[in-house]
Amino acid sequence: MAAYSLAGKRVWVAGHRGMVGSALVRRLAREGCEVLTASRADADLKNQAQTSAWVERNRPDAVFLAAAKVGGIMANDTYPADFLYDNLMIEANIIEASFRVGVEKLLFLGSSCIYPKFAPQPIVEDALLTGPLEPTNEWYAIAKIAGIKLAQAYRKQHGADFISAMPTNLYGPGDNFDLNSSHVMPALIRKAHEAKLAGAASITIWGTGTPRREFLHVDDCADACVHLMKVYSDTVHVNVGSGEDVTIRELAELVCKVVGFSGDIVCDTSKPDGTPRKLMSADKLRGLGWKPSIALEAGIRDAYTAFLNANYAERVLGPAH
Ligand SMILES: NC(=O)c1ccc[n+]([C@@H]2O[C@H](COP(=O)([O-])OP(=O)(O)OC[C@H]3O[C@@H](n4cnc5c(N)ncnc54)[C@H](OP(=O)(O)O)[C@@H]3O)[C@@H](O)[C@H]2O)c1
Ligand SMILES: C[C@@H]1O[C@H](OP(=O)(O)OP(=O)(O)OC[C@H]2O[C@@H](n3cnc4c(=O)[nH]c(N)nc43)[C@H](O)[C@@H]2O)[C@@H](O)[C@H](O)[C@@H]1O
Repeated sequence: MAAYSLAGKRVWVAGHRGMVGSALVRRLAREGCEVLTASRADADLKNQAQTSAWVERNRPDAVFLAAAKVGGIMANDTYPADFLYDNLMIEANIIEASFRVGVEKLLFLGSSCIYPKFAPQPIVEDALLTGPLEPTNEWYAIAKIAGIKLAQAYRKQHGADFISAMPTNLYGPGDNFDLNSSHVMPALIRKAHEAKLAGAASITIWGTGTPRREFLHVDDCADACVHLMKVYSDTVHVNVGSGEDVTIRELAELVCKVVGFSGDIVCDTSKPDGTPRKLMSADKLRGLGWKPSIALEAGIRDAYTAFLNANYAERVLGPAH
């Protein structure tokens, strides 16, 4: 099949204010397309009537579905109803509305938590639905699996060119640094930074520090999604990762090195570890001609700079800047 060109197209980035959505907007500046965005005031994407009215009015040619209810292990475990309901509604509304107006191509973003908790590593795409999920995020995972199945069903029944990408744990500019709801990377950057400023003796990390996680800079993720939009047109979802993982303790050590904090790292084992390991196979995406370009330490350096700039903007310009 011929590659899909975004040039001259009307491209909707759903969730454009988020970490992934804003990286997609930055990346799409190089594609010669018109980027469409909907603010929350334009459409609450959980609301079917508002979503379909906005899509009818704006008629995108292509859609990146990066709007979602997103959070780290604790947020997922604490708000299962929100993570299941919001994500089911958002993805169903956008996929149905996109089909109705004849969107040429849609990319749905899922997550590596769709795979069974004890899937053989590295996890290949075919491992989907072969075993029980990790309990801390099964609600979110079920919603994301439903999103993959929606894209597949619209392709099977209607011939819609809807594809799915499953990114690993992402980090970078635009991340959520709230310690209760964030993922591990922004939490560690903030903890190490604040401990450095306070002259603290240690930082505390959640769990045992032994789980392994794979990390990808969000600009690499956006680049991979644009690549897939252009070259991929098939039923099976595609893993988007770096192909390498580290333990949480190793990650904490690396973050402390980048931030310049030299105290101890203490484990709070009353907090959950989550899945022991979720390294995804990168073979399919490599076979499609894409590989990451931002190494972990350089990526953390970039994320720390973005954190410092965001903090500065917040302090100087106020929260509404
Ligand atoms: N972050 C990760 O580590 C990671 C890893 C793997 C996959 N992903 C996937 O990447 C996608 C984007 O994640 P992210 O990290 O960029 O999340 P994020 O920063 O929280 O961004 C989510 C975006 O969705 C929008 N949104 C949520 N509910 C909405 C609603 N009801 N109506 C309108 N907009 C709504 C948010 O709008 P507001 O800005 O107005 O709140 C925000 O712009 C998700 O599908 C996620 O599963 C993320
Ligand atoms: C990509 C996302 O991954 C999420 O799983 P998951 O990697 O465990 O989510 P994270 O919240 O990034 O946590 C990863 C690991 O880091 C540990 N960790 C250590 N210190 C901290 C901390 O201060 N904050 C946080 N948040 N974690 C910390 C945490 O216990 C877990 O073992 C899923 O819940 C989502 O559904 C999604 O799939």
